[in-house]
Amino acid sequence: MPHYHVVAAIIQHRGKILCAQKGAGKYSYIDYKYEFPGGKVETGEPLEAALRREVLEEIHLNIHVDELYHTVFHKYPDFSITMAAYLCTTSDVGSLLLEEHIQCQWLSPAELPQLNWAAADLPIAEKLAAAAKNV
Ligand SMILES: Nc1nc2c([nH]c(=O)n2[C@H]2C[C@H](O)[C@@H](COP(=O)(O)OP(=O)(O)OP(=O)(O)O)O2)c(=O)[nH]1
Repeated sequence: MPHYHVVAAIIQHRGKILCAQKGAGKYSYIDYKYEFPGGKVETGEPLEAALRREVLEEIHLNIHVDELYHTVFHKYPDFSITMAAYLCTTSDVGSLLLEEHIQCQWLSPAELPQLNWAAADLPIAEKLAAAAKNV
């Protein structure tokens, strides 16, 4: 079973987080699920550079990668991933353009668990919501 290293961007702007919905693809169990923008790391590529590259390619947004928030290992039926999710910021949300996702939403951390997340993302969405309750 293939294993992929994936990076994901938790993009924060004015107290909200960008949540992006996937379209239909190869695997029904992640089709139409919400995820954080990002993607597979190329061989030898630094993780933060991979993340900036993927986010620019996918949604045309320049981000600043702040810090690693959470790393998850998840086994889907056909492949597994190790996904590193980073807290990120941006200043130019006005230029956002979706190349691969069918829609996106800016939600407060407390609202995140309401979405239908890819299974690997659920612990991250729940951690962000729990942290928001404690501030
Ligand atoms: N970018 C991103 N991918 C995620 C998240 N959660 C999650 O399970 N994944 C999965 C979906 C993909 O199988 C993989 C990311 O790789 P990718 O974005 O390059 O995947 P893809 O299928 O669109 O690309 P490809 O294989 O067609 O080249 O990780 C997430 O929050 N962000």
